[in-house]
Amino acid sequence: MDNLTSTSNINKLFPVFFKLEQLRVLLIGGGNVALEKLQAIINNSPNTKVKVITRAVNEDFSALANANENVCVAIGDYDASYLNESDLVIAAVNDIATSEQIRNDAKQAGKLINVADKPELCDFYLGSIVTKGSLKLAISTNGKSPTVAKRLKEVFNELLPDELEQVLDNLQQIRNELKGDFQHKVSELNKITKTLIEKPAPKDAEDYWFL
Ligand SMILES: C[C@@]1(CC(=O)O)C2=NC(=C\c3[nH]c(c(CCC(=O)O)c3CC(=O)O)Cc3[nH]c(c(CC(=O)O)c3CCC(=O)O)/C=C3\N/C(=C\2)[C@@H](CCC(=O)O)[C@]3(C)CC(=O)O)/[C@H]1CCC(=O)O
Ligand SMILES: NC(=O)c1ccc[n+]([C@@H]2O[C@H](COP(=O)([O-])OP(=O)(O)OC[C@H]3O[C@@H](n4cnc5c(N)ncnc54)[C@H](O)[C@@H]3O)[C@@H](O)[C@H]2O)c1
Repeated sequence: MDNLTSTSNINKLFPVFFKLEQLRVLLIGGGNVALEKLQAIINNSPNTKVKVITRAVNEDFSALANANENVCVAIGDYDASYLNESDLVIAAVNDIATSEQIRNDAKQAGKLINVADKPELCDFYLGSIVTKGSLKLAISTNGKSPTVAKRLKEVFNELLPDELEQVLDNLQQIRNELKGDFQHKVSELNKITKTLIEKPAPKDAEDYWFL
């Protein structure tokens, strides 16, 4: 198979949107990387129960954790017993042996794990997230360039208009009010939104969002 037909560049990650507030997260570490992960959790799903086990916390981590009543910090050494009361695990410690130990323990306990910045130890990656009200886009580069994912987030943040929420509200109302069988609803909703894909590629946001 030559390079053009090879599937090696296909992103095989399976995207899901967790109801994280219904799950319990164990976060190991209290440094800069752990801070980024905690920020991502709180920005997206602020009522998530997060248990942190770490030898030490830095100042910013401490401030964010203290400001959130759902975040509970234990100072000390990680051990496998912390996994018992968690559904998802995120490890952000500064040595590979501990990271590998946490990964092995998590697998033994049947938990899904992200080891920050260590793709080979991860069951899932965190994505770069664009949020406009109810709309959320998650971006992955297949682990190739988190920086590009971050830049694309900035592009979409600019491109998507704030009025999008109004569009979604309108569509939700129409959806709730539509009578008839399933097929009828699907065809009505497709009709109403058809111009979204008929327009030429947008030059700026106003070209696209017309509803
Ligand atoms: C999207 C985002 C979400 C988040 O973390 O919340 C995220 N990384 C972000 C930023 C970022 N991370 C790094 C830099 C420095 C510049 C650079 O290296 O590029 C920057 C940029 C910056 O901070 O400006 C360092 C880094 N990251 C990984 C490695 C290891 C490796 O690649 O082997 C190294 C090198 C470590 C070293 O050199 O030691 C690995 C991963 N990082 C991922 C996610 C997963 C793949 C996502 C995908 O499929 O694209 C994956 C595989 C696993 C994971 O960690 O989940 C978040 C953007 C947040 C936003 O939107 O602002
Ligand atoms: N900081 C960055 O910008 C950056 C960038 C790329 C990669 N990384 C990598 O990401 C990892 C974490 O980086 P960081 O900057 O957050 O490191 P850090 O040293 O600031 O934080 C590591 C945290 O892990 C805790 N820890 C270590 N061993 C522990 C144990 N056995 N039990 C409980 N807690 C323990 C420490 O107390 C500390 O809070 C490292 O592997 C680092 O090389 C960091």
